[in-house]
Formats: sequence, structure tokens, C-alpha cells
Amino acid sequence: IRLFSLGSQKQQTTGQVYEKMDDNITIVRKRLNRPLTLSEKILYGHLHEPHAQEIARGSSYLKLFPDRIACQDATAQMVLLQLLATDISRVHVPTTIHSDHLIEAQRGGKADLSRAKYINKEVYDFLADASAKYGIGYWKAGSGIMHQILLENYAFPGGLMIGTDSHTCNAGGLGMLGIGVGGSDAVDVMAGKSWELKCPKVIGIKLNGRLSGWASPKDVILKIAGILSVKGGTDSVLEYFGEGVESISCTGMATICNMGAEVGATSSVSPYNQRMSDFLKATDRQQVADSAEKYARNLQSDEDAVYDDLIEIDLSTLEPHVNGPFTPDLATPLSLFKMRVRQEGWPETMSASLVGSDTNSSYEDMSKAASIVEQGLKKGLKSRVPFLVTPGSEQLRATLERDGQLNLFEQVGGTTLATACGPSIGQWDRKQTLQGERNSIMISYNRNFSGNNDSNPNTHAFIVSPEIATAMAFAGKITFNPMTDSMVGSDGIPFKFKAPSSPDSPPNGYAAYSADMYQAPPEDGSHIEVNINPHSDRLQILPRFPAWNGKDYESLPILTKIKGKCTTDHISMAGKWLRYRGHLEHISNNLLIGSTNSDGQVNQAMNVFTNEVASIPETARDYKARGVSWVIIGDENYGEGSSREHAAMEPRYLNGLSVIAKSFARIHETNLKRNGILPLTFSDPNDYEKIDPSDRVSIIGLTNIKPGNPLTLRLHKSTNTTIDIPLTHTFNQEQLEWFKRGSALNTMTHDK
Ligand SMILES: O=C(O)C[C@@](O)(C[N+](=O)[O-])C(=O)O
Repeated sequence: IRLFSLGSQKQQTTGQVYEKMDDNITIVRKRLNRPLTLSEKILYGHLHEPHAQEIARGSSYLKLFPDRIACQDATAQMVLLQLLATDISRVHVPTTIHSDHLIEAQRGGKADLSRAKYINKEVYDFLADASAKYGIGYWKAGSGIMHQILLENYAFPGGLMIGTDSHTCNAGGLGMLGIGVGGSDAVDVMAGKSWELKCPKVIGIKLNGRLSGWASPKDVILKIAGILSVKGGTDSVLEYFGEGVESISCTGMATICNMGAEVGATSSVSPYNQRMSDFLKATDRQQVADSAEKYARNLQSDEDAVYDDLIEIDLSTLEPHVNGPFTPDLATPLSLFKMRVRQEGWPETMSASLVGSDTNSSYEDMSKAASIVEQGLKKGLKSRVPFLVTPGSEQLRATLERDGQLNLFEQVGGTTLATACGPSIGQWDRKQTLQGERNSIMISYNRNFSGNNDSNPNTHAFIVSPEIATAMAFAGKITFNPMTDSMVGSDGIPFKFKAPSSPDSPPNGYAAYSADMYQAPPEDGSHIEVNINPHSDRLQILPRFPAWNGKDYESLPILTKIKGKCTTDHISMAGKWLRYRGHLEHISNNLLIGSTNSDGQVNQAMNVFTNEVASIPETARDYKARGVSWVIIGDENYGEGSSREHAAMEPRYLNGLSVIAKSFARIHETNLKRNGILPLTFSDPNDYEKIDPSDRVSIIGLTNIKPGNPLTLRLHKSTNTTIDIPLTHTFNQEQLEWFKRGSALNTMTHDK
């Protein structure tokens, strides 16, 4: 299978990682004198200073050494632009970049891939050249989605990996702790620095019984999302255990761990077991399986481990779920979905069914979808809607082609897309839906925010398993329930779909990768020049953010007071804006264009100098041109979702200095800190109501800012009165250096 070498990436063997983990765990056990959960063993097994590290779940900051770094092409550009600003000559930790975001779904896999290679040539060349220069392995467009490639080649039980993608936690399916981060975190680790993470709490999720019928691994996490909500996992690791885990494939557990990002979890992980051993062997990693077997005690939770919270799921009674629209935690059991569709008035007619992507594109997933298709075919039926299928990697695509599943999809009118994220991050050219048209789609992806798949805010996206999405494609309506409803074959005879089944992995093994999918890093790339055209539309040398001026912030305007959900998609939309992910000036034109303000307006701001209403980016640019800094007022879970640090860099670049919110999503809060913006929280969330968008605000206490010290927000009302509001922050001492120097990057570079 593996037709590529890791090249000169000097990396520890898995056995060496396990030996180090074992030593650390022994030291920490003696200090804590209590049982450890699996995620604790992995984290403490990677501590920089196991003897001295303060360990307090939910509060202390751990200093860690990850085993790997992974980036995808939409976020890697900012990583490499930051690397170019440092004195780093070669990454200190094995790193790969995966080209999976910049391929737009339009006509089908081959055509879309060659179009993407043409459109994105400048960016792909930049990624390839900079990867070679810094000793990074580069997976080219068409090789597959980062999370599948990682699972198939690099993830291992007990490992610790950071990735510039919020779904890095997908690796939990193979027992690895994968954590989504912003690019600046990755640069720290590439430089050989230890990486800092707030010690997570641990939510135990005990799976009892075993899945049967139409219930799939996807339904486990869809149910959990409904229980925890999009912020319920914040600052926690979801840790799976129990007999039910043994009944789920390694890739099935990866699906469950992948969507832990949707409840804001720091990560998700499952214990080492035979299924993982089987998957490692099926993907040509016998040695890893042997090492894991030898250290299995460190790859599972202690029997009497204590969790901060416990959720039990009975797999035997679990039914399929449908989550959405517009938020991944709006969970409805399939049996109640038709009624809810009618109660809520959601569009009943389907406009498309999308199967695959990084969440559900394993051999098992695709084979289950194919088993439904085969039943429909036998009854002379075809998909009634566009049926788009995304294999997760080239290895999977070649295997599915060899074993016949792709041909089945095509026989019912399905289209195989490129092995890329495509519609899951808005890279979908939908000619048939006009902007604003109300419609419903069924997706086996992980995220369904407004506009996330096709930029149409009225596309109602419902997250389901691949088999449910496939069955509904034959019915052409979202109220179809394959567990209860019949279809009519072309012979006029009614029938019901039988529940799907599939092997975990291909019975005849995986097909081979073609060697030109991967560019191994050369022994020495220091001679390689990375040039950026100063007139480029897509790549721009990173401007430096100015250091703090040492004073309190006085009488700043509020750019916008946001009400309700404000994810990183609302702050820095993906889709067609991915084009500018390497150009801060250009991408800043999408700042908060998806957000709704407290007056209920989308992408509108009152300019306090001109008294004119304009778009948020235009208003911010006017303030910047006037040399005026400003703040954003946010609601709950501000910055939910993605790892894209652009959502923090853009406001900073346009002169934003602080976001004051009721609460923050973990990754985004760190991204704001790392880019010199103050993420501050209302000590009393009700104080949010005291703010009028026309107020001026001062932030008092900065000259004495210390970890744990509250700050004061002083509101200057139009009636010439002031109101003081207490604010909290979560900066520790090192992070305050980022604020004072203007950004974390500024602490790593000398003025050139
Ligand atoms: O936008 C990106 O590039 C990052 C991303 O949104 C990708 N993704 O997983 O959808 C994320 O969630 O990290």
C-alpha cells in the first residue's frame, strides 16, 4: 500500500513514544496517587516536565510535546507564511500538509480535480515548495482528506497530534488524541517549543449493548450532540468506553470522535482494542500494532478511573437521528422527524443527498450506502435527487472502484466527487439552487451551519448517516423513514429497504496508492527559495501586528454587537472565500458578513463617524483608515466551530482590539489571544444587555493585567453617563506576552 517513504522526517518510532509515555505515566501516578483515564495517560505521557507539571483538570495549563502536526491546504497557508517570518529552518516535529479544501465540486471527481490543479496552481506550488523547504511531507490535491490520510498512515493508539483543522479529533478512532488548533499553535510546535493546553476535564461516555439494524456509529454522536449541545464539550475530552465500543469499527469510532468538534470538545478518544489492531494491520502497520499490544495498559482507561461527567448510551435501543437544520446539536430521532418537519415547516422536498467527506467516507460507510443502492437498483429505481459521493482518500476511491461500489453509485445516477472536503466546507458549485431558495439536503458530513455547504443561507442541511442519506435519495423527500416506510419498485410492487451491512475493511485489502500523491521532504531544503508575487491575488507576506501601547483602551467604538450564534463561518466564511486564505488583506473583506447584530440585521454596522449604515468590513476598514480601534460584543460560544485563525487575524488586521462575549469556543479564544486580541468574558452574562451598539467603551486595568485579575468595561452612554461592568479573562503569564508583544508570532521573530 505504502508507495512513499516518509523521507527525511526524523521521527521517533511508536515504540520510543510508548517507552517515554510509560516513564511519564509512572512519574505522574506517583504524584497523583489516583487512577487515570485514557486521555490523561496520553496527555501526561507527553508532558514536557512530568515531575513538576501542575495537573488540575479544567484549570492548569499543561506543557506538552505532540508526536505529529497536520495541516490542510486552507489553513496551512497562514502556517507557512508565519514560518517564513521566523528563523526556523526545519520543522522539529513530523508534519504533513494535505490538499483537501481547495477543490470545488462542480462536475465530478476527475474534472473537478484537474480544474482545481489549474485554478490553484500558485497556491499548490507555494505549499509544495515551502513544505520541501521546511521538511514537511506534502500530500497533493487528489490524495484525499487530511483525516482519512492520517488514519490510514500516521495515527496510532496513544499518540498526541495537533492539527490546523477542528476535526483532527477524527484520529480518536484509532486511539490517538488529535486536537484542533490555530496555525500559530502549530508554528510553536514546529519550532520545537512545547505546546500549551488547558488541562481538559474528562466526560466519560459509556457505550452499552451493540448497534443493530439502521443504527450506525454516526447516530451515537448525533444523539450525544443533542445531549451536550454545541458548547457542552468545551474544555473537555469525550472518552468512550464500555462493551459497546468493541462492537464498533475503528473507522466508526473515528466518525464518532470526528464530530466531537461539534460539541466544542478539546478532543475525543476511544481505547485500544482488537479492532484497532485489525485496522493497523489492514493498513500495513503491523509493527505499530505489535508495539501497541505491548503497551496496551497505557492505551486504555484504568478500571476505576473517575470522570468529571458520565453519559451512558444504550446502543441496542439507539435509533437513527437527524440533526439540523443550521446547527449540529438540533437532534431528532428518525421516528419523530417527519412530525417535526411538518411542525417546523422545513422544506420537505430534497434537493440533494451527499454521502462521504471527512466524517463518513470509510470503506464501511461506502459499502453500507452501496448496499442500499443495490436494493434500489434491483427494484429498477434511481436516485430522485443529485446523489454526490465523496470517498475519503485516493486509497479508498481506488479500493471502492476495484470492489464495485462506485459503479453502483453511478448506475443510480450518483456522481463520485474528488477525494476532498468539497461541499462539507462550502466548495460546491450548485447551479440549480438560486441564492436564497428554500431547500433541504441530507448530508453525512459533520457541520450544517447556515450557508456552510452551498453559501445559500436557506439551504436546510440535515446531518445523518450515509445509509439514511442514501435511502432518502431514492425517496426524494426528507420525511421518508426507511425503517417504516415502503418504496414502490419500477414493477409497481411495494418494498422496504433492508438495513445495510458491511465489513469494517475491504475483504481483499486496500488498493495501492499511486506514488505521485505524496511529496516526501528532501534531506535538506534550506536552499529552496519560496517566492511570493507581491501582486498575487491569493498570497501575501504577513503584515506584523503592532505591540500593545502599554495603556488602557479608551472610548472605543463598538463595530457590532452580535446576537445569537456566531461561528467561525459567520466570522470568516469558507466556500468561495477559501481562495483568499493566504491573503489577509483580501480575506478580511468577509469579516463577520454572516453575523446577525442585536437589531437583527445581517452584515450591517452603523458607522459612528458618518452615521451611515454599511457592511461590517466596510465600516471596519473606514475605522482603520481613520486610525481608530474598535471592539466586538459577542454572545454565547463566540467563535464556535472551526480552527481557522483567519477569524481572529481579520479583526486584528482591521484594528480590532477586543471581543467581549458571554463565552468563547476554545480554539477561537486561543486564536484571538495569539493574535493580540483580548477575548474578555462578562463576569455576569446579563451585563450583555446593558450595552447599546452606539456606546463607546473603555477597557480599564490593562496596565496591571495579571492572570486571574478581573478587568473593567466602562460604557460611555450617549447620555454622558458611564456604567462599569466587570470582565474576566483566561490569560496566563506566557499568553500575556503575546498580548503585550502584539501576537505570539512577534515573540518568535526578530524585526527583520
Ligand atoms: O476552515 C478551515 O479551513 C478549517 C475548518 O473549518 C475545516 N473544516 O473542518 O471544516 C475547521 O473546522 O477547522
